[in-house]
Amino acid sequence: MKILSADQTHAADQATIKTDRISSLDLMERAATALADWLMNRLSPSEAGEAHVLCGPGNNGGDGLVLARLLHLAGYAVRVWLLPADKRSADCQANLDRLPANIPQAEVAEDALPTLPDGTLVVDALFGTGLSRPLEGVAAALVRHLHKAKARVLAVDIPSGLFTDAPQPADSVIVRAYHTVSFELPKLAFLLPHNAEYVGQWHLVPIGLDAKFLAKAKVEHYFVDAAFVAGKLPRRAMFSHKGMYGHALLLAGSNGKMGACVLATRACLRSGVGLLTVRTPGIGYDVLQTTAPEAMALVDPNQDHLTELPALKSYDAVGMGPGMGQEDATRVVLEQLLREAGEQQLALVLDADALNLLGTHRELLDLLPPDTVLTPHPKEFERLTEPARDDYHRLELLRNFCQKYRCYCVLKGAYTCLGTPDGPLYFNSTGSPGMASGGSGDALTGVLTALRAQSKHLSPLDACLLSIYAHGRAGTLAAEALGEASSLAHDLIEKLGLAFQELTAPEEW
Ligand SMILES: NC(=O)C1=CN([C@@H]2O[C@H](COP(=O)(O)OP(=O)(O)OC[C@H]3O[C@@H](n4cnc5c(N)ncnc54)[C@H](OP(=O)(O)O)[C@@H]3O)[C@@H](O)[C@H]2O)[C@@H](O)CC1
Ligand SMILES: Nc1ncnc2c1ncn2[C@@H]1O[C@H](COP(=O)(O)OP(=O)(O)O)[C@@H](O)[C@H]1O
Ligand SMILES: [K+]
Repeated sequence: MKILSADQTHAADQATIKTDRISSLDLMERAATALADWLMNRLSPSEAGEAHVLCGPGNNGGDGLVLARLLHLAGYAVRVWLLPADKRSADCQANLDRLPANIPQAEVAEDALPTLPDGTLVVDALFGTGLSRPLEGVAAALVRHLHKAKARVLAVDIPSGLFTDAPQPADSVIVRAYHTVSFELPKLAFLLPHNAEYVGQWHLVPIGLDAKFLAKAKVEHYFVDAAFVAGKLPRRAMFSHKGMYGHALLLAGSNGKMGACVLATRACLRSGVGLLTVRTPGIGYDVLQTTAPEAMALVDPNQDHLTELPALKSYDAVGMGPGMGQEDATRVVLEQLLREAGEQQLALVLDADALNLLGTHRELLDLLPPDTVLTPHPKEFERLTEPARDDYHRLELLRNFCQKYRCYCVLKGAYTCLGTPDGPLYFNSTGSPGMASGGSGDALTGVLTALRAQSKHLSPLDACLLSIYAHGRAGTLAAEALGEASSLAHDLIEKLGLAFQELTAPEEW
């Protein structure tokens, strides 16, 4: 799904109002009804206790006022706190006028802040996408007061004080929500590591935004959810043979790090590649033949690390890096690979030590063949570029890097972000904290190499999107089966099959 900017969100609201021939007040009622349904499905009136709804002067406050009315009508105890305002938006004022008289309401002031016993349900409807500057004055005092309380905070649309899609001063006062319920589409701010403490768990409720407007909207950011990738993986034909699914080469492993090589190998095999050859140092031969008999082992003359690039003509894609080490001889192999892959238009996937070598020998970046896939975690990315000032700066560095080198760059983490040569950024929706343990990234290299080898069936962009989505989904399935702390990269690999099944095109007839 698309991620709209704050301005586009407003335009989507306007388009919906026009297409559905409703008033903005009706749309507010629709949005707040969806929010109320979400809340009522989660908490009964007795579980909720008295809900304190904090309302600002704009339409976010208007949503809060509608919610207060709907909760009250459904038998929930509600109390409204208003931010003092010279002027409210028309729809906010209309809903203030409609607020049932028996809902207690009061204006907050710095010396008149709500009393919030532990566990109080607080609805934050102070500011939404119309926030134009950091909070100050009474609003900031109220939010600081909220920080001290042990309240259950639900943010409407976005935690108040958080900018939708732009960096903000480090000392900004921002609501720390447990849940954020947003309308229809996610906001860029939700996907950035530093905002996790404000956004908490976020949820989307549908409000029937104009589908034609959304289809036409030009965006820079996408959220890769199930619907985005569903059916993108082609089915195999009945008379398939291994030659139709690509021959991949993995260059991986060194003395003491053969595990990374084995994990990448097994993940590659589980991701539909027709044939796989693995180049490892001599030390890796036995372990590879034992743990991955489906792969062919092609050993380097050196026992401990890679020193020679094999002939590349039989391969469709090459993955390099997991557990490889950064010996000088290995750096020469990388350089030779970049040159030859460029000439032969081979698909490349570079990870781990291949990235670290690029970071210490940046002149090699100019040799990257177009459409190369790099898979850095933030530290590796920093080595390739520069330290980022903040999450938004990191996205800017990612976009510039991919456009400069015409490459795909998978910036790994929760909500892994794929940068593309044409500019748009794609945030992955799958994955689990259970994947935060050694080896998960090696598995991703295997998956990507397998899908890039199947270039007869998949574009580079689709290969990347399917790989990161399936890899994250497999991680989630493994964590569901074994628990987040105990699931290993090895378990993720065993779940890749189920993840790919979910992505396979339906049978046609
Ligand atoms: N039909 C629709 O549009 C729908 C919209 N929906 C809802 O609307 C929300 C967006 O509403 P909104 O645009 O009215 O903005 P909102 O965030 O409530 O506040 C803006 C007001 O606050 C003020 N202000 C800003 N920053 C400030 C600060 N730091 N400190 C103090 N004041 C500050 C600002 O003043 P100004 O910047 O002009 O000085 C203005 O008066 C959206 O998040 C969703 O919840 C849903 O109902 C679906 C239908
Ligand atoms: N909290 C998380 N949520 C989702 N995915 C995660 C999380 N932590 C790690 N991952 C995923 O696990 C992988 C870890 O890769 P990396 O840091 O290279 O580790 P490794 O040392 O296993 O190679 C990445 O694909 C990353 O997106
Ligand atoms: K809010």
